[in-house]
Amino acid sequence: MTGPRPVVLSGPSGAGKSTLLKMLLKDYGNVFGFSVSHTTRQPRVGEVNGKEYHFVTRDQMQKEIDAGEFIEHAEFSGNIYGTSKAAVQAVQARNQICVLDIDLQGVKSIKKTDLKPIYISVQAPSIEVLEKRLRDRRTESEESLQKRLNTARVDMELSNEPGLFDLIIVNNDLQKAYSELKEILAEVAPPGVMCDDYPRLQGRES
Ligand SMILES: Nc1ncnc2c1ncn2[C@@H]1O[C@H](COP(=O)(O)OP(=O)(O)OP(=O)(O)O)[C@@H](O)[C@H]1O
Ligand SMILES: Nc1nc2c(ncn2[C@@H]2O[C@H](COP(=O)(O)O)[C@@H](O)[C@H]2O)c(=O)[nH]1
Repeated sequence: MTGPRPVVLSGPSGAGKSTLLKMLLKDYGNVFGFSVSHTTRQPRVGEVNGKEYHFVTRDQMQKEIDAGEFIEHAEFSGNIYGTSKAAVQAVQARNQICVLDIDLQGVKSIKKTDLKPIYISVQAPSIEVLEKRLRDRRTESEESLQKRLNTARVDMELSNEPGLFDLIIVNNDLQKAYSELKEILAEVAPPGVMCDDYPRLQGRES
């Protein structure tokens, strides 16, 4: 892989990865680009095919996996999720820094590739807070919520493994978490870009 180092955001479902990513793309959307994953899960209200995910059937996804079109894929909460080679190449073709939002299995798979990203884990302050966030988000059935919480308990334990992540952000105060994210991203972004004035100068601040 050529170009600047990609960025991997991981962490339990409900910890706040998408929220932080949305803030980043709103402020620095011409610097960073989101790697649009494939998933077999159903779209949530407001999700658009090709934007949040490429929503596909299990058959379609399995065929593409078998054809070697994915860098990594994983089964999460009863669905397949995966990063296609094309998704990463599309971002790199725009000369943007590629950001992947993937689970812990994906992190372990990416570690075996030549992508060499920065690995960031986003964690909630506690499992209780995580559960409240997931319930308040109102996207999960009780069954899916329990699966996600069980996976989250494992994720919270394993993410502390030395060397697995370059940074663990505990997302309690959202603005503080965002500042920590911007601070580490200054290491991969072009010099000066991650300054607080950049979004205003680009007319990207609301
Ligand atoms: N610091 C925070 N304080 C309070 N609520 C938060 C905070 N960060 C995110 N949230 C809320 O928590 C919920 C979960 O956040 P989000 O959807 O970003 O999580 P996620 O890690 O992307 O989850 P998933 O892996 O399922 O996509 C959202 O409703 C979001 O608005
Ligand atoms: N290994 C991968 N994990 C992925 C990918 N895209 C998303 N995810 C992870 O799935 C869960 C659930 O996401 P949700 O949108 O259903 O809430 C979350 O932890 C994501 O990080 C992927 O391409 N590969």
